[in-house]
Amino acid sequence: MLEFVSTLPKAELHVHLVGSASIPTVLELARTHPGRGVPTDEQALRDFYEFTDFAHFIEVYFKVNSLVRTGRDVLALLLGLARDQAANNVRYSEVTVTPTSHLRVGIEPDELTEALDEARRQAKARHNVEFAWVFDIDGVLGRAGAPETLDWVLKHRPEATIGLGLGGPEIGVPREWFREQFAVAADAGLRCLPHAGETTGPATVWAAVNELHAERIGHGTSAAQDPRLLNYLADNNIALEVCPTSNIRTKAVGTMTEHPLPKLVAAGVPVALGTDDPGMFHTSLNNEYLVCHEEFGYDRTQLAELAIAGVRASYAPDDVKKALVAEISAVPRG
Ligand SMILES: O=c1[nH]cnc2c1ncn2[C@@H]1O[C@H](CO)[C@@H](O)[C@H]1O
Repeated sequence: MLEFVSTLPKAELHVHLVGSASIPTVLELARTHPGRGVPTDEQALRDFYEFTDFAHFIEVYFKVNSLVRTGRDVLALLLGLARDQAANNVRYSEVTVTPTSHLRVGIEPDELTEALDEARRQAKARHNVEFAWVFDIDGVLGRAGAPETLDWVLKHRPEATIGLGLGGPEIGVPREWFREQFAVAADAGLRCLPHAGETTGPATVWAAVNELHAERIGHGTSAAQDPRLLNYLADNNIALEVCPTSNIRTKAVGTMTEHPLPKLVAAGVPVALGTDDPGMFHTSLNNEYLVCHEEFGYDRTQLAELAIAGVRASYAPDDVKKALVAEISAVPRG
């Protein structure tokens, strides 16, 4: 099955830049910048990545982010991601980058743009991975980070900028706080791609849809609790970016047996499988497909359908989508 899964070309739509960094990459950064609270020893780093809950995960994420100090660090992370994605036969990837996290560490606004542009060129040339960008407002900053994020995105707008996201905690950070930024972004031709319903109930997904006009949703797993919402997402072709291993590791979902992915798919909701933070959750996109086979009993046809759904839910150029769907459909399922 791993061989079959590896053969499927894929799009990945939910992966955060800092959380994608592999263990060796983070160890190297931690040794270069000691004293920032990130272990420099492999076993200690693995232990550091055992999360007690979602809030703990966000604290750890913040510390690892503090190691990313220059445009060169951003470039190195992205090339590491491209290499890892190529190893999973990921051809197209919408990477979530949090501008405020990098700017506040002291990376210059232009330096960030240049690093992203360069990474995009090199990822394509060296690994045949096509990067596009989602820039997320960081919920940790409350309302304060939103204008700064939008301002950077609109002024710099690197090539292949797809949309505006909203990440971090949901509790105490209502989606409707960001109505204005998402409206301005939509006017500027950006897609609305917030997280919702990862750590809170279906009401947050409704808020993302009704207040922000979300076109695709990060996680959205709690939608499974609301049949009317499931119908709404299916009828309006609003995809959910679902990351099963992440949900277990942050304890957003108790066990894989309880994971709502099969229910979402069965309700006709478009589901795009993602890794979220593969370096921190010890996963890969191939592994997420294997989870669907091993835990949810998906067969080859269902896995290929998931890969196609991921491509369809993307904002890749039409010719790229068409070629990927054709290639996935041609993989023998015997
Ligand atoms: O699963 C996730 N849910 C929400 N935010 C996440 C997740 N993984 C990484 N981040 C990142 O955490 C940052 C700090 O708040 C956010 O900006 C977001 O990009």
